[in-house]
Amino acid sequence: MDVLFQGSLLDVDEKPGPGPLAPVRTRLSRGAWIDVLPGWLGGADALFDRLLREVPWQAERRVMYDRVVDVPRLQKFYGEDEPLPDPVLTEAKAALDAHYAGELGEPFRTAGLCLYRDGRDSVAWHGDTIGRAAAEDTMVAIVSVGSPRSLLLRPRGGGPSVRRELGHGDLIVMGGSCQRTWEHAVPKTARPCGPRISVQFRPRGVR
Ligand SMILES: O=C(O)CCC(=O)C(=O)O
Ligand SMILES: [Fe+2]
Repeated sequence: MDVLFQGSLLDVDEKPGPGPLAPVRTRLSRGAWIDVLPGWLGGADALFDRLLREVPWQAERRVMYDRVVDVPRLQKFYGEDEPLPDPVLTEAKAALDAHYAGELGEPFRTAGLCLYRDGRDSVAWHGDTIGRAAAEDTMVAIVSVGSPRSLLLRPRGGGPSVRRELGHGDLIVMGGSCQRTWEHAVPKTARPCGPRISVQFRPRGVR
């Protein structure tokens, strides 16, 4: 696979795995919010390298109008009963469950992984509304490793967007009504950028 990633030299001295979980919450409109914690995962560059090599990345094609097009990123979905591909992700999920279970009322169950090979890979504006999130409040927790990319959020129906740069072990949690009243996207970028892997933890029945 033709992807290059220049990691941080500081990373080798870091304790691998999640640090203390004290994210900062930003309330958006209509009951949506995001929690953000930069650099939550120590050893993020090493995790990126392992995931790049070990995850069986899949290219998908989708029907769009009357054409079949390549999905502009590689993906791998881990269902409830599938072991996660790396122990650091298992630790991250356990830490997220410990922190959010009270508020969420249930654990995170699945992990969707996306690999953005370069600035041409992207995800278009959408909410994760296949399933319960179309009607209920929920949470989607995203850990990012590799080069930073912008995650944009905007209210459905229009309004100013919110931008967060995510990479290098950063955490963002989209919560409340975020999936149904807001949309999010990782737009293509013309600026040179290396690959990024995003890991999305979701509860049962949310996708
Ligand atoms: O790359 C990301 O962090 C976002 C991915 C995403 O929104 C999705 O897969 O539903
Ligand atoms: Fe999404």
